[in-house]
Amino acid sequence: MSQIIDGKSLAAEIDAQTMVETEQLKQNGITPHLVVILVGEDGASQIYVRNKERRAQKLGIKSTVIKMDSDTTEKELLAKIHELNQDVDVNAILVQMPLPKQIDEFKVIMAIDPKKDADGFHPVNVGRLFENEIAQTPVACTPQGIMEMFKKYQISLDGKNAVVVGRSTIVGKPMAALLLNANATVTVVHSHTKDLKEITKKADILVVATGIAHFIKADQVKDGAVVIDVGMDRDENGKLTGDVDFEKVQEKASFITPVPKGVGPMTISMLMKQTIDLTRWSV
Ligand SMILES: NC(=O)C1=CN([C@@H]2O[C@H](COP(=O)(O)OP(=O)(O)OC[C@H]3O[C@@H](n4cnc5c(N)ncnc54)[C@H](OP(=O)(O)O)[C@@H]3O)[C@@H](O)[C@H]2O)C=CC1
Ligand SMILES: Nc1nc(=O)c2c([nH]1)NC[C@@H]1CN(c3ccc(C(=O)N[C@@H](CCC(=O)O)C(=O)O)cc3)C=[N+]21
Repeated sequence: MSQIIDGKSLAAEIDAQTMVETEQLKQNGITPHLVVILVGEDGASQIYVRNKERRAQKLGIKSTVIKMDSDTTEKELLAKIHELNQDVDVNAILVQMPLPKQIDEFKVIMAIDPKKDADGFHPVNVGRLFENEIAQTPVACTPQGIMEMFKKYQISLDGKNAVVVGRSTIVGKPMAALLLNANATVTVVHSHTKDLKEITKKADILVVATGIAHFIKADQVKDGAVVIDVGMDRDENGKLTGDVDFEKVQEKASFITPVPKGVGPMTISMLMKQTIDLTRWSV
């Protein structure tokens, strides 16, 4: 049986500190302001937007959501980002991914001022992450939240075999970089990988971000592995579930994250913290 990593409690601990820092900024006349742009409708994005609105309110962080139609043009979105880049009242900008197909995601990421980059997706920030030069640098919130979990549960990464399933800009790639910076031996697998099971079975640390419900089964997991489930999927009954077959895999893992109340709440805590950090770094 494994120990369940309680993302919700850890998120609350981190939020308590963020709240103190938010209060300090406010006493100096600065109200941190995060702007989120949501173009069209994406299931996981809607959960994210709803939960982060709630959290920002709780912490006293000003948060604005700009909803744009699914037929918004790239030009319209870029114009909005330029406007927010110029706005001194805005400290952090986040554009929800994925974007509708008429919009080039990379162009959008490039347009965000790196100093207001709440997600840490701008190439300047990604480059700093890959160079392990992350002082005053925003880093992707989900992988950052996962690193906090390793720290809290005293899970060592040095010399460990870490396997990341998925290679997205949001999760897989920055996760691999953080693990590498922490001296793990990192393998990234994806939809073109051959013999995926042979690779995941060797993982001491397994981070799964595919978007496929229950993609990882118990026979793909090593005894005693640490299993981190990033997925925000729906099961056959429409219920929120992860990329890992939790019931079976928890019998093998040493540590495992649940869905919900695992990685998700941590992503939001890291976003709140990063909004405060970006605000502090800019003054
Ligand atoms: N909890 C949280 O805080 C967050 C949750 N999420 C959730 O995590 C999941 C993944 O998100 P995201 O990374 O953005 O997803 P993407 O769809 O961008 O990426 C999925 C990755 O999985 C890989 N993949 C797909 N099918 C297979 C397969 N059969 N075998 C091996 N690899 C495969 C893809 O490979 P290829 O590159 O070859 O196509 C791709 O690299 C989603 O459920 C999302 O909602 C996302 C962000 C934060
Ligand atoms: N630019 C960008 N950055 C992202 O980080 C990003 C994104 N786009 N697009 C969508 C995905 C998805 N994502 C989630 C984060 C937290 C929860 C979350 O709060 N999950 C709760 C759900 C609880 C519930 O409401 O049922 C939990 O797991 O406990 C969900 C999804 C961030 N993403």
